[in-house]
Amino acid sequence: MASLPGSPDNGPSSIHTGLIKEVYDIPMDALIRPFPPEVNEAKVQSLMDTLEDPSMCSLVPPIDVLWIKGRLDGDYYYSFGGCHRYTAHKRLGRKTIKVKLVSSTINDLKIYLGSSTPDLK
Ligand SMILES: Nc1ncnc2c1ncn2[C@@H]1O[C@H](COP(=O)(O)OP(=O)(O)OP(=O)(O)O)[C@@H](O)[C@H]1O
Repeated sequence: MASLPGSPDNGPSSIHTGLIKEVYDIPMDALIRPFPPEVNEAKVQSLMDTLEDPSMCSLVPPIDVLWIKGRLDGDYYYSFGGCHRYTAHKRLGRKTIKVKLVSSTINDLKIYLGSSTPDLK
């Protein structure tokens, strides 16, 4: 995984990624989000305020991202949760977002997308 900018560091975790220590800054436009986020506007605004406050922004944990290798070795970064954090970053015009990468397979993706799962190359 050579092309991701940023250096690993530690931070708060979800139940899914508690054992994963590395956090990466990944470009927002590298994320594939198949489902549009449904958000509570007040929570998004609160997260935006927190992210903009240098003394508070570390309270926003990285989002979990499924990292999937395509059959021709392509890298795909699928994001399903973290809707409020993703939306807050989007509205702030952030170019990157902190993530924990969960190494995953096409079969994992099928759990989310079923027969709509694309042929990843
Ligand atoms: N001002 C804030 N408002 C809401 N959450 C905050 C704030 N500051 C830090 N956080 C942290 O950000 C995380 C938000 O996660 P939460 O599950 O509420 O939303 P999400 O995962 O971004 O969206 P969703 O659960 O809808 O997919 C929590 O860990 C919370 O503690």
